[in-house]
Amino acid sequence: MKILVSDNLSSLGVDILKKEDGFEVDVNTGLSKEELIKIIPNYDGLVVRSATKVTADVIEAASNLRVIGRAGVGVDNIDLDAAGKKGIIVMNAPDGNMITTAEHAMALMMSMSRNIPQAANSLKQEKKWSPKTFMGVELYGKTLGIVGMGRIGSVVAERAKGFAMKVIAYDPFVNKEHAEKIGVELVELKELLQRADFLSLHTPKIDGKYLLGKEEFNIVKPGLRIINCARGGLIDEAALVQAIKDGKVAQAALDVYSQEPLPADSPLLEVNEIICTPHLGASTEEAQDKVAIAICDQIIDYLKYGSIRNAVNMPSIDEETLRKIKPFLELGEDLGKIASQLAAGPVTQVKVQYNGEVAETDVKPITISVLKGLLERAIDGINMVNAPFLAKERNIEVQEMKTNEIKDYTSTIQVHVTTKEGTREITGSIFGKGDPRIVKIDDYYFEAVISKHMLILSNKDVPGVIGNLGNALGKHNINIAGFHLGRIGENGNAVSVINIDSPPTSEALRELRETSNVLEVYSVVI
Ligand SMILES: NC(=O)C1=CN([C@@H]2O[C@H](COP(=O)(O)OP(=O)(O)OC[C@H]3O[C@@H](n4cnc5c(N)ncnc54)[C@H](O)[C@@H]3O)[C@@H](O)[C@H]2O)C=CC1
Ligand SMILES: O=C(O)C(=O)COP(=O)(O)O
Repeated sequence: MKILVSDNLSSLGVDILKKEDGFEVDVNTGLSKEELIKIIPNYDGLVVRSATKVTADVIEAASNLRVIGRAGVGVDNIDLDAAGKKGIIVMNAPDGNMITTAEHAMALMMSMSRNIPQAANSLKQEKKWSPKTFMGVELYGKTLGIVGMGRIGSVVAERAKGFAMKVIAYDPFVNKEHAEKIGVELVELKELLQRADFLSLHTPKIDGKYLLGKEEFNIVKPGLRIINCARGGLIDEAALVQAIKDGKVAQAALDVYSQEPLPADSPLLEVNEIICTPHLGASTEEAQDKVAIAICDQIIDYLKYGSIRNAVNMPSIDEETLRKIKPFLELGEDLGKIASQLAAGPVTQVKVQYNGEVAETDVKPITISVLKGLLERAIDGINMVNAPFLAKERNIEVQEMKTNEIKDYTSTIQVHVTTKEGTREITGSIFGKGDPRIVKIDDYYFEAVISKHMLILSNKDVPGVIGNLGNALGKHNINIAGFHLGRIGENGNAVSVINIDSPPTSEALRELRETSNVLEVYSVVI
């Protein structure tokens, strides 16, 4: 396995990769896009921070890449869609720099409120002693508005309470209980803007939308002080400069910019009331060691053992869960494969229903394996990462349902596949420790072994059909390994699943289809 580390990564992480059997590591930072495109086909894994831009053209060139590891939180420098479609998993290390970044937000808040960078500059660079110029404000008793109460926002809230600040927060995805537990009042954004003395942003980048723009600056409490340690692009920078000029906003402290690195021409750098750091939020020794160790361990676990932690473009599966659901992942994929060969025409909808014990596990990866099996014959290079993207691209509606009903089996997975010709239903179960079986096709019940080659056929349930089928298969030298018959009452139709040792030739299939009273014959390959 070859891994490229293209941003500055703690040596502790690089050493983990170097020591791993079968892994080779190249550390090559500061590459231009062209240089990266040229060398990326050589690698199975890529480790980045925020400097490397993993754009669609880089991903297009990455013919062998299986995983992109982000040593940190934000993945806005990685084209997730392009990676997903190509089957490349993207994972981050979200816990390692949480404290450090929250501390940077607090450092910015205090530096801003006491004018520390400006005062230090005046004394050291200009050799001036002018304490009156740098009158500050206290944090004590002030209201801090936090936008985004996730990992970092929550730590900032706790730290701010240590300064006896009143903390309010806006986060439409956080429940009241979580906020109450850490003593934070949840409010709407408008109210937060009207009440906050300090405002700190802690959301991911939101495409095509400013959280703070002209409209918001028009309604803020006069004298607001803003901290942004999250992402450039959350604030309309021109509107911020104007709001400071107009006296609506008193000060801002920024770590991130819409243009990085070095927003050299940005008016932000010219405004005395704005203090700036060069994307330093995660830059402590402790945080860098933690994120590097975490991401390198995650990459090894994925490439060596298939376990997935902190994936941002597919559900995570840790080793323990993987061990538990492995038979169902395989069954799901087999059912998808069978359904794709029974259903005629392009699939428009897939419903996967989980019944019994399996419904108590995380079923998302199993649904993905059904999609993988279903689309495998149509799409080259499909895998667990790109299957949902490719299904979406083909406008296939995917539904997942769970019931805890246990009927004849402790667990079943029912796959309903709809095309314009109608809906087919295949149900499977696991016997013993990991023996996959088909237990139902449409309305017919069996306990059919799933094998590499199968014939699934329906016939009129009259005497002699099975004998004739056996003769036809024998004539074409096809050995029957198993025969499972399902029927509804007498004198109706029957459906059979026949396990065969070799694939049928087209001639054999034609003869089977022409056998009297045979209605449909499908050759199914797993
Ligand atoms: N400056 C730096 O060096 C660093 C920056 N960051 C950035 O900090 C940000 C937050 O990181 P974490 O706390 O780890 O993420 P998180 O995912 O734990 O929390 C983000 C929170 O934002 C909320 N949110 C999403 N959209 C929202 C919206 N429109 N309005 C209000 N809330 C919204 C989510 O519900 C979530 O609770 C990320 O953008 C990350 O990239 C993280 C580490 C270092
Ligand atoms: O983790 C994040 O989201 C960060 O923004 C940290 O960025 P960095 O790794 O320091 O380039």
